Amino acid sequence: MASVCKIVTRQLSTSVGRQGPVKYLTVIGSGLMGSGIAQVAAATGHNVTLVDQTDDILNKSMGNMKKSLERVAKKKYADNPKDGEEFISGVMGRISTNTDSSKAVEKADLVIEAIVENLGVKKQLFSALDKAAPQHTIFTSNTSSIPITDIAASTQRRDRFGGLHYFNPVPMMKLLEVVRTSETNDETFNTLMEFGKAMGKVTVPCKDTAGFIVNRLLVPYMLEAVRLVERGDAAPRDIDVAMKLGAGYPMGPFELSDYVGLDTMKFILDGWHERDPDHPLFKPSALLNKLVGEGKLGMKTGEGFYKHKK
Ligand SMILES: CCCCCCCC(=O)CC(=O)SCCNC(=O)CCNC(=O)[C@H](O)C(C)(C)COP(=O)(O)OP(=O)(O)OC[C@H]1O[C@@H](n2cnc3c(N)ncnc32)[C@H](O)[C@@H]1OP(=O)(O)O
Ligand SMILES: NC(=O)C1=CN([C@@H]2O[C@H](COP(=O)(O)OP(=O)(O)OC[C@H]3O[C@@H](n4cnc5c(N)ncnc54)[C@H](O)[C@@H]3O)[C@@H](O)[C@H]2O)C=CC1
Repeated sequence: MASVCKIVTRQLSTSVGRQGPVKYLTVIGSGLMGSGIAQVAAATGHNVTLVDQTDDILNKSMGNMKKSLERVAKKKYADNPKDGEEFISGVMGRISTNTDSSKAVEKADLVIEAIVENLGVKKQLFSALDKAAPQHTIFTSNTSSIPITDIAASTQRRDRFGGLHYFNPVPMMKLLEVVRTSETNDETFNTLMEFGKAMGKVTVPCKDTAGFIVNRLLVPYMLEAVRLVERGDAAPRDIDVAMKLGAGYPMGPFELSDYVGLDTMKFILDGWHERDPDHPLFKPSALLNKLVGEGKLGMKTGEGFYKHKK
């Protein structure tokens, strides 16, 4: 696989004023990942501003977070439902919403971007945020597959830019990959590691290489599963059963694809194909293209490789 890590030698000034514990967090994108990140950050005492394109989307996200918190509270406060209700209202009270991303970063110590997996769209967003955010604000992306260096290039704060890669579902998955580029300064990296721990996650440092650690291994595995089906060698359900019972995975690759979102999978595949056009695994997938073209994006639309109850 061609290396996607670009070495950029220019080091920007590190004299940016305050950096320290994160009090005010802005999460941009309130979909599957952004809502999970906002929820867990608020549950661990952070003040969160959650941003998306419309109030309708944000209202839906707030509803999803409440449902998820109810599941958490049911277990955590099994003996005392009243404390559970207070826990939920406390967490929800620490989350505010905004449809104006530039306004939403005016007070932020840290920004976590979790919008669509598209380099151009992410760069456009960060270029605007760079002008609106205070000097000390650290920028991060939750990208699954795009080099952080490429996204950071849209800003003048490449020393205060890193990756925070969470896993789905964020309230349940304990891992956080903390990505440092060749330009991320020590203060920023240390703040991100501390923030991850403050959110209750186990942090692993990663270099800015394709897929970091988990997706460097997981993406080829999931694409190999799609290729097995495309060749007619096995059916999705049989592959899922095989990987759960034969390899001990909690979900098979097609259950996981529906959980992640087939649109996100396609964005990842197309992006890696563009970077490494000769790699056979990253050639466009007719099956994935067909399902995405039909709006079958997985659990979020009620159908992907499988049908789901909405
Ligand atoms: C082209 C390639 C593309 C690659 C894409 C890469 C995308 C990325 O960049 C990186 C990723 O995130 S990859 C995805 C990583 N995630 C996984 O692998 C998840 C695998 N599944 C699991 O771990 C469990 O099935 C799981 C933990 C999800 C659920 O557990 P169970 O299987 O035991 O099932 P349940 O009975 O549903 O759940 C048990 C209890 O867990 C709690 N819970 C589950 N979901 C929750 C949620 N969203 N919020 C809060 N609590 C939740 C809950 O307590 C539940 O009990 P009940 O509430 O009583 O059902
Ligand atoms: N789905 C997954 O399992 C994982 C995804 N990721 C990454 O997280 C990011 C988000 O993925 P998902 O949450 O799954 O996507 P999603 O499609 O569920 O949510 C994306 C949200 O961003 C919003 N959005 C798009 N452009 C925007 C803009 N310019 N300003 C504000 N909001 C905007 C959309 O309205 C949508 O609500 C992607 O970079 C993805 O690769 C990372 C780990 C796991």
